[in-house]
Amino acid sequence: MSKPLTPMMIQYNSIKKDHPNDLVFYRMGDFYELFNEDAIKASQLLDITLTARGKGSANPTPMCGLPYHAAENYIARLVKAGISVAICEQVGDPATSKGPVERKVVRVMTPGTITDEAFLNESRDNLISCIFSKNDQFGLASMDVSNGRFIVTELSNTEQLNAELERLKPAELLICPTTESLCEQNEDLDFEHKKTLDPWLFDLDSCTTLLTDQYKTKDLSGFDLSDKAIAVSAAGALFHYVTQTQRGDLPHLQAIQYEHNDQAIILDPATRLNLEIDVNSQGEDKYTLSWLLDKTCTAMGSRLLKRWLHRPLRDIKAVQMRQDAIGSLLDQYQFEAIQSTIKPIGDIERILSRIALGSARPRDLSRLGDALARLPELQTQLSNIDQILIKNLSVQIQQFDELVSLLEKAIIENPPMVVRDGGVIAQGYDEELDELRGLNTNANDFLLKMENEEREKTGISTLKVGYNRVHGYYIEISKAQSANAPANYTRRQTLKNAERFITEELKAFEDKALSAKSRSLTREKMLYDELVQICAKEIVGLQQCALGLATLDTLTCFAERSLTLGLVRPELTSKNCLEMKQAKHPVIEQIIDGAFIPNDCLLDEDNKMLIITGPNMGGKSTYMRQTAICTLLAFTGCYVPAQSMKVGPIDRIFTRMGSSDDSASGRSTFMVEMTETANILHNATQNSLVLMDEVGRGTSTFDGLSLAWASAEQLVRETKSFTLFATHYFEMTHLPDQFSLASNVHLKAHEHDDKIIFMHKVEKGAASQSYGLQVAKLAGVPFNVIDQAKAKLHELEIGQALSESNKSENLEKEKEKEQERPAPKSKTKKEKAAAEFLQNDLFSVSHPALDLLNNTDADDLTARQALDLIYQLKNTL
Ligand SMILES: Nc1ncnc2c1ncn2[C@@H]1O[C@H](COP(=O)(O)OP(=O)(O)OP(=O)(O)O)[C@@H](O)[C@H]1O
Repeated sequence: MSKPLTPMMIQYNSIKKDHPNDLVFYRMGDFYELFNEDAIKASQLLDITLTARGKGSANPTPMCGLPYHAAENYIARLVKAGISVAICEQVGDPATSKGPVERKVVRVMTPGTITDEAFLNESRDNLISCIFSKNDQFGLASMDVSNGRFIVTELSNTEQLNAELERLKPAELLICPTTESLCEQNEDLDFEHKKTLDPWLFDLDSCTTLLTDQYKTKDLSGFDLSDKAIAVSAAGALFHYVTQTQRGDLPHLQAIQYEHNDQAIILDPATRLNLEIDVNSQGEDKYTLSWLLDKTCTAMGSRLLKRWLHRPLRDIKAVQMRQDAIGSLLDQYQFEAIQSTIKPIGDIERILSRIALGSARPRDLSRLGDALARLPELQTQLSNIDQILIKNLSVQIQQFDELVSLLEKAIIENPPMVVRDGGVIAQGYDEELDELRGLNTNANDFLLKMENEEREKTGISTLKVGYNRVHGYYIEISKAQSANAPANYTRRQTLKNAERFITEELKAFEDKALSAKSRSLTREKMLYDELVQICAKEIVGLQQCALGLATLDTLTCFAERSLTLGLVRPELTSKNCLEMKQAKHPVIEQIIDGAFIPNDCLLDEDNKMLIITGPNMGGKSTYMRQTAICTLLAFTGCYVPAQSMKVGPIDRIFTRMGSSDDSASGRSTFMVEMTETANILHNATQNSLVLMDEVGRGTSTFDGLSLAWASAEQLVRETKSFTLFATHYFEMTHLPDQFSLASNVHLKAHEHDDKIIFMHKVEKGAASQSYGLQVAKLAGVPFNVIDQAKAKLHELEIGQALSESNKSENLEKEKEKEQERPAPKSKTKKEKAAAEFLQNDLFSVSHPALDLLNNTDADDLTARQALDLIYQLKNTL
């Protein structure tokens, strides 16, 4: 029979019951202990020794422990691995406790709610998101606990949901049970580290109450949420979860912002990856758009810049305002002085969240003080700039002179990491603290002074003042003179040769001195908490200031980049056009050895599609990507890498590029290609920019070509989106014959001495050759394979020539028939020709064997002739 549980394990189990999904760090003295499954998991993940409680018993309890002062490191590793940790501290007094000391979970550290500096990547937002789904609609709420940003939106399908999640990349995702069942049925919904919350947390009424209580409003109409029930449920559940993990208020959550889907240019997940906004195809930061552009001076600026890149705006006025600000900052290089003032300000945004949550460290306060002390200088610099956005930012940033002088006076210059051991509050800030510290450090001086005074008063030359651990402070007088001790001396101890006394004054000193250390620590902690509270009272203004500084940092960064990289201000117009002259791919330009060749891209109402041909390595993908990148940059307010650019309203950027299979969700390369193509064909509008690179290549030639043709036709005929369509199917170059909105361009290349020279220049018309073998040779494919390929190519070309002649005959016949038939009204002449082309060229399979059979009358054949025919047929293969 197993032994009954100890009271401590009973307490542990009751705490663990409330945290089934978290690792519970259970404080025991100087250690955090973990038990059972938690211990096994932690010992594996953290590589720490697994032991057991009650080793000798029938059922030992697995256990592992780590010292509390080193816990931060371990917690950081667990949280990075997506695991939540519940910190359970001793909150009762061990001296007065009967049974185990009272313990309580004081905080739950989860990947999406941590705010400690050591756990966060400073240049990335750390978000927690929550999805609520109802009737195939999704409410999505996301919060950045480290700066109090709380955004919600409603989405009407899984594509939109995936696109938003790809943009926000939450560190932790909460879902409702309905979403969980959707995930089980739909392989497109595949989220990492998701947690399913109880359904009652999404109840609309309780969610509304939670949020109105937080924001102290009557209802949620002020946040544009009165008719957004799904969004409110997602937001309420998320809010509840975060308050539970923080075990306290969230005073820095000042507003909830509804993001309308049509406020920003929509970028689907594939586009974000293809354009390599902040992650490259290898999953790294290097050689991405933000790698090139992010020269911000503070981490909060760096995070904001990435948010801007991921959310190009559709509001032309807001974008132009940013452009104007960049223009003014460039004027007389004003951005330079501002950048050097902002640089030492640092990441106050995250400091503020720790202040709001009561977890600010002493260095947070001293850094905040130093940062705010720079604002007057910044304000002077801003006052020289007469531009509306900069003026607004100056008001938003304001000055905090009182707080600065308070923090300067209160905190020492280089405070220690934690307030626990004292030494944080500066001398002269608080009289009582100074006295306590004085008592502690100047006890010896006090005793010497007293000794001299008492000797003088009593005339006893052997009088000494001393201290002993058992009896405390005393006045010692030799046996011989002890009879002369004054009346106010009370006997404390008798020794062989001396008597020891205590006086009222010495007793008072003793009480003060002995407790001075702990009292000074307590006083210091109290003063520190008071300071944090004073800062917390200013949180709203301080948060606005931080956001203003981050915005200014991003704008000055864009100004600097414009100057350094030679970027120009794009013109935003209401006309339907996408015109750029001498545009470049800004990242490739930086990393190639030679000069980057700029190219034009001129699309408007009458020119909506470019069919791009040219050799492999010719620069087709680069040309397409640079067009999308310039468009994206233009709508973030950033200047663009071109000689000039004019762009009308754009609602979405779609890309179907590259070939990667998605083994995780079991989709082949072709399946991924077709899913992305389907998404484009369903959602593109005449204001969308669509990039299609080699659509159809993932399947057999004819299937691929037919799909490529039909997709392009749909885009040019129906949706009329701005489309760049790169292809190796030369048949596609006939599309402009049929649709006047389309035209051919090609990437120029020359052949010289059997070698290919890429010009990377975009020219009108279709490419004449594909140069595939030359590129293969360049890539180092063995000579014998190239020779064999050449022979095969020759053979194929002869076959093609034969079928071409056959095709012309068929075409003639078809034309004759066609002339006899009345032409359908809907088709133009061009359309008819193209339809014929498709019929004959794409789908009529021609082969010498078929020709032989066609020319043979089976009824006329003898047995011998039939046998000969079979031999002839075999020879044609
Ligand atoms: N405009 C340009 N100026 C200079 N170099 C360029 C230019 N465009 C492309 N390149 C260089 O050529 C390389 C290949 O370009 P890209 O991948 O765009 O070719 P591609 O035509 O798409 O090839 P493929 O058909 O094989 O995908 C780039 O990595 C870059 O080094």
